[in-house]
Formats: sequence, C-alpha cells, structure tokens
Amino acid sequence: MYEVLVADSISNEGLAPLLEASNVNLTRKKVTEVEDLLHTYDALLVRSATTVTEDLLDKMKNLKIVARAGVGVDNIDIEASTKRGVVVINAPNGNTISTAEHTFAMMASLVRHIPQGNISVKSREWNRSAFVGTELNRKHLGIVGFGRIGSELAKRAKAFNMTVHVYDPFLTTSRAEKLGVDLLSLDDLLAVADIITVHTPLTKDTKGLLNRETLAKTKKGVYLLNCARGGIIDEEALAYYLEIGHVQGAAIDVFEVEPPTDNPLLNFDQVITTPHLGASTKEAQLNVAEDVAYDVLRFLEGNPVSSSINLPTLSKDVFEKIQPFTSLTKQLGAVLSQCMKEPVQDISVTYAGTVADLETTYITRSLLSGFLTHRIDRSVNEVNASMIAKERGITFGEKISDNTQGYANIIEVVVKGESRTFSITGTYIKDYGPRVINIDSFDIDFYPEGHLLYIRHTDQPGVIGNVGKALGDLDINIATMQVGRKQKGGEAIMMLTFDRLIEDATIESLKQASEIVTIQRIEL
Ligand SMILES: NC(=O)C1=CN([C@@H]2O[C@H](COP(=O)(O)OP(=O)(O)OC[C@H]3O[C@@H](n4cnc5c(N)ncnc54)[C@H](O)[C@@H]3O)[C@@H](O)[C@H]2O)C=CC1
Ligand SMILES: O=C(O)C(=O)COP(=O)(O)O
Repeated sequence: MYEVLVADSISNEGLAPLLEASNVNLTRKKVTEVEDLLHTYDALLVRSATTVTEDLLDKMKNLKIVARAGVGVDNIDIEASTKRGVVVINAPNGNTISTAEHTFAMMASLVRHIPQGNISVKSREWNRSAFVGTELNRKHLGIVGFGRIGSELAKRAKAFNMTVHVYDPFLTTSRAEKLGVDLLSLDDLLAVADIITVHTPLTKDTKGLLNRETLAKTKKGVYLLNCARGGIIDEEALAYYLEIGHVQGAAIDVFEVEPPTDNPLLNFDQVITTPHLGASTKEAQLNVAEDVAYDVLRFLEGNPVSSSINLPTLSKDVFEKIQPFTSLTKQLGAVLSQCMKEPVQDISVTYAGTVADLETTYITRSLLSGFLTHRIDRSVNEVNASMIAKERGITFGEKISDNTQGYANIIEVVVKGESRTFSITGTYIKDYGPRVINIDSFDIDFYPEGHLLYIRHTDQPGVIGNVGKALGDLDINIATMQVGRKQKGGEAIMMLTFDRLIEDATIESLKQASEIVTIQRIEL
C-alpha cells in the first residue's frame, strides 16, 4: 500500500485517480498535523502553501516523490530532493490559461481603476473624475519571461491592439517572429513599455530582476504587474518608485512573504492586489490535480512520469523501449562496482547499435546508480546518481560507436581506478534477455543476475574440475558455469552462478589452490 500525503488544498475531483486506486492510502493533512507519521509517506502533494525544506525531507525518510499541483517549484528544495533521490514533478500546463486570464484581468482593472472605483461606490461616493483611466489600445506591453503564460497573455493583448515586446534570454528571434512579438533586450523593453508584466520563474537570476536600478530605466508613468512570484519585482524598489510617482500603478497577485502583513505595497491606493489567485479557477485546479494524481500513481507503480523537474521526462513508449537497457546497465554497473574494489575516477560508456538511438542519458544514470549502490550506504537511483558521482569526484561520459561486434546493440563500460582499469560489455537480445559478453577483455557469455563468483585463474588442465569438486564437497550446487580465456596457457576466467549466496569461508578455501589468482563474489 502506498501512503500519499496531500498537504495543501488540492481538488478532490482531480485527485480521483489516487482516491480510487486500491493500492493507495491518501491522507489530507497539513505537514504540521502529521509530524509523527512523516517517515511513512511515499508521496507528498503540495501547492504553494507548503514549503518542502531539507529538514522536512530528512523527516520523510520513505519519500519517493514530491508533486507540485501547479507550475512554480520555488517552494521545494530541488537540490536536497535530488540528493535524496526524491523525484520532483509539477503540472506545468494546467493553469496557464487561468493565470494568463487573471493577469489580463488585473491589467485591465489596473488601468481603469476598477477595484478603487468599486470601493468608492460601495462607500456611497460618486467620484467619476477620480478614476479616469487609460486605454490598452495602442499601448506598448512589455512581457518579461515569454513562456507558457507570457505567450498566452500576448495573444490576448494583441486582440486588444497592443504592441507586444518581450524579453526572454532563452527565446530565439525566429520563435519571437513566429509568435508575432518584438524580442528586445531588457533595457530596451524597459525603455519602450507603457505596461510591464513579469512571467518568469523565481530563480536566483530573476529574484529582484526589476530593482531600483532597472526600474529607473522605465518610462515615467509606467504600470507594473507581478502575477508570477513575489520578489521578481523587488517590493522595496517598487514602493520607492510608487512613492515618487514614477510608477503610476501596480497589480500584484504574489508577494515575497505570503500572506503579506507589513508589506509597504499594501499602503498605496494605486496598487491593486489579489491573494495569489492566478491559478485559482475550477478548471485550473481540476487540471493540475488530475495531472499530478496520474503522474504520482504512474510513478509509484514503476512507470515514467510526464513532467519531472529533476529526471529526464520520458513518454511511456520511450520508457518501455529503454527499460531493458536500464536494467542491463544497472547490472553492468553493479558487476563493475564489485569487481573493481578500489576508488574510481572515471566511468565511460559507449553505446552501439539500436541502443545508441535511444535516450542514453537516462540509461547512463541507471548505470551510475547500479555502480554507486554497491559503494555508498544511501539510496541511489536515476534521480541522484549523477549528482552523487560528481560529489565523489567521479567523471563520466558517453560515446556513440558504430561497432556492434555483430550484435544488434552493445553497451561497453570502462571504469578507471587509481591503479587499473576494468571493462565490461553487455547486450540485450530480444526474446532472450540481457547478456554480459565481455569482462575485463575476456570474451564470455553470462546472464547478469543472482549470486555469482568471478574467478581468475591460470589456464591449465584440472582447474575447472578442482573448483567444481571443492564446491561439490561443500554441498554447493553450481547453477551455471561460463569460462573464458585470452590465450592458451595464460590467464583465464570462470563465472559461476549459484542459487544462494556463497559464504566468505568457502571463498577463502577456494583461494588456497595455487592456480587461482583472484575470486570476487558478485551479488546482483
Ligand atoms: N500567480 C499564480 O497563481 C501563478 C504563478 N505562476 C508563476 O508563473 C511562472 C511562469 O509560468 P509559465 O509561463 O508556465 O513558465 P514557463 O517556464 O513556461 O515560462 C517561463 C519563462 O521565463 C523565461 N525566463 C527564465 N529566466 C528568465 C530570465 N532571467 N529573464 C527573462 N526570462 C526568463 C523562460 O525562458 C521561460 O520562457 C511560474 O514559474 C510561476 O512562478 C504560474 C502559475 C500560476
Ligand atoms: O502554479 C503556480 O506556480 C502557482 O503559483 C499557483 O499557486 P497555487 O497552487 O495556487 O498555490
């Protein structure tokens, strides 16, 4: 049974996939209400109210996935999640339209003083001259951050005959042209816009993007909107420019601290606000809840997620295609890790044949996770493997080759340690399964699973029989035996598989024979 904690207000209807799943037990409680049970949850679902800190992750020892029913993940410590192998997913598409519509509504309200007029009329005033507004028609709108929401907003602004200028360092000129917007530098956008709205995520680069210095470059009388994240427009700087009358008005849906208490912006009549309502529509809430509910369920049942922040996103189709190879590389990594009993500096993997056309970065993550699992005492998976490798100073890289050695596909891995290198080559044969076809330059053919002994010995008559007899005397049944050698009379290898783990004492007794060079136990 999977334990799922829904810590924020998320649509019940949207959560139906989880509520109806027979293998899920769903709890709707704030984190503070289940302090004693935090270690039991497999999945955590949040919106923007819950902050997923490193401290919380430490308490949630069993956590496998954090799902954000919305876009912004600035309330989740992604690095700490990744380090712990916890997948973070979001629902990037479900609230785009609602947020674009809300921003548009805020813009129209701002320039026509609708909230102020509403308060005035309800106060039994009739002061028409105090609320003379400005048309949107023929005005210049500056959109900072031209992603899903920014581009939806642009469509609506153009329908109102506004000229749309955008600043987005990740947007190509050709895409801007295709979308019919004017791509500018930030400074040029600030200089030309009558109204500026921000639609970037909150990151270290966008925090305070509009500050005392940049806001000084805007037109006198400019209007500003923030329906993205508190802090993208520095609140203290905005208050200053409102105070001196440089900024004519602002519409704010999001705040640096929510709910805002002693926020200076709340003191200005020309600032209109909403309590983080961008995504608060029935439609958006149903969409995002459904998106994360399906994804969490898929993930818990071992399937790919459709929108991950810290894992390459794969379609079901692609996931099914790469699965045999991720299992193979995990095993290759595990064999390597156990055969190479010394610190390693570099892991290099070469893909050839059909596998080379697949999502190899994911397959390499599996390889690293198989390798590292046998070296460190924390849980390693595809989420945190590359981060842990980097932390440990292990470099890794991928190559593509066309030398398939006659197989449909092969994966060769070379590990460099302090004193030697070690290599392994595997293949996946359809309807037959994974095979290891070369180990440390010895051609061989074995199925990488179960309890194995990897024996290096001198190639001379009687060795294989002696090993078989010694094990037989100890009543140990050999399930399979594969042998390989490079040249007659030189060094040779045996790969034995067993139905059970072979004890240290057995290995020690086998090592007594003079023809045995090394014996390595491999557990897969
Ligand atoms: N008020 C609300 O309730 C809601 C707020 N949001 C906020 O809106 C943000 C944007 O959402 P989407 O449009 O869906 O995201 P998106 O990822 O589609 O778009 C973000 C855009 O910002 C651009 N960008 C990134 N760094 C930038 C920088 N330094 N300068 C300029 N542009 C930069 C990116 O290239 C991208 O095009 C979210 O991250 C979230 O914080 C989202 C939904 C609801
Ligand atoms: O999706 C987002 O980024 C939002 O800001 C929406 O936040 P909420 O889920 O309404 O708390």
